[in-house]
Amino acid sequence: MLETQNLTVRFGGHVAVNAVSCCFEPGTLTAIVGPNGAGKTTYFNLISGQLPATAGSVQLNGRELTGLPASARTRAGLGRAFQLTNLFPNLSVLENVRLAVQATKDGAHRRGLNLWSIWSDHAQLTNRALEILQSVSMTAQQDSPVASLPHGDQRKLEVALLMALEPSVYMFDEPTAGMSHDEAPVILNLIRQLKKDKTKTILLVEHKMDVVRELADRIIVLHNGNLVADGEPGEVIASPIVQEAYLGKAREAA
Ligand SMILES: Nc1ncnc2c1ncn2[C@@H]1O[C@H](COP(=O)(O)OP(=O)(O)OP(=O)(O)O)[C@@H](O)[C@H]1O
Repeated sequence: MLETQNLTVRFGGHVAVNAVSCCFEPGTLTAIVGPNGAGKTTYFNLISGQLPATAGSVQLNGRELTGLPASARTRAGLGRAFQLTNLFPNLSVLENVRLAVQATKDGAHRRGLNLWSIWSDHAQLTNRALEILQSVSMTAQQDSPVASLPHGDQRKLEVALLMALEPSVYMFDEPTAGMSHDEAPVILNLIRQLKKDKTKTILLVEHKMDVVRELADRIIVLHNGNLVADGEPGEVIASPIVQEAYLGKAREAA
């Protein structure tokens, strides 16, 4: 379970995330919604370690992550999508995934250096990489250099690399932002598939309410850095605070 307790960050006098306490269970996709500037991305940055907290804590399965850098949080099981900048453009799709699998297994599966173990490790890494490519429907592109892939497939490959790290928590911040009409459903489909694994915790920051309605098991609402609503999607969307946060904004714009 991922838990934040009184998680807070101040920028000068401005409290961007204000004492947010929340638990996220495996097998649940929680959508984080709220108006622009509500603190959603900042809350993500505090959880993933991109930003140090002014106060409060982040724990994963009882392990204290507060104060750890982002890389250590990734190793602990927090997987933030599209933060990985380690696609190797001149290597093939398969080689990219195999390297990510290897990075994860290194240390854990080292059995000493002999030719047999190098060969069998290589075969195992390849099999695992192929399994991941199959689950993201990219087997046909396994030999293509990454640089030759269309943008949507590169984003899909980034999710595959994230899967190779076997995180217990997946964090998506507006995963379809900047994607074309054709590309967006592909990524949403991958998230739908990840949801089937009930051992995974998924957090999704998303503005598009149709996507939230379809994917979320639970919604939390941030407003001016405060957690103002938390519950089952239908209930939260109908709540006066959400209606005000969204519709109030629409009224202001009008
Ligand atoms: N590094 C920073 N320094 C100063 N202020 C910041 C910093 N990062 C975020 N903020 C402020 O914190 C507030 C929350 O921003 P944040 O980007 O988390 O909102 P958001 O809910 O993700 O918005 P959007 O939906 O527009 O992406 C905003 O007022 C923003 O200007």
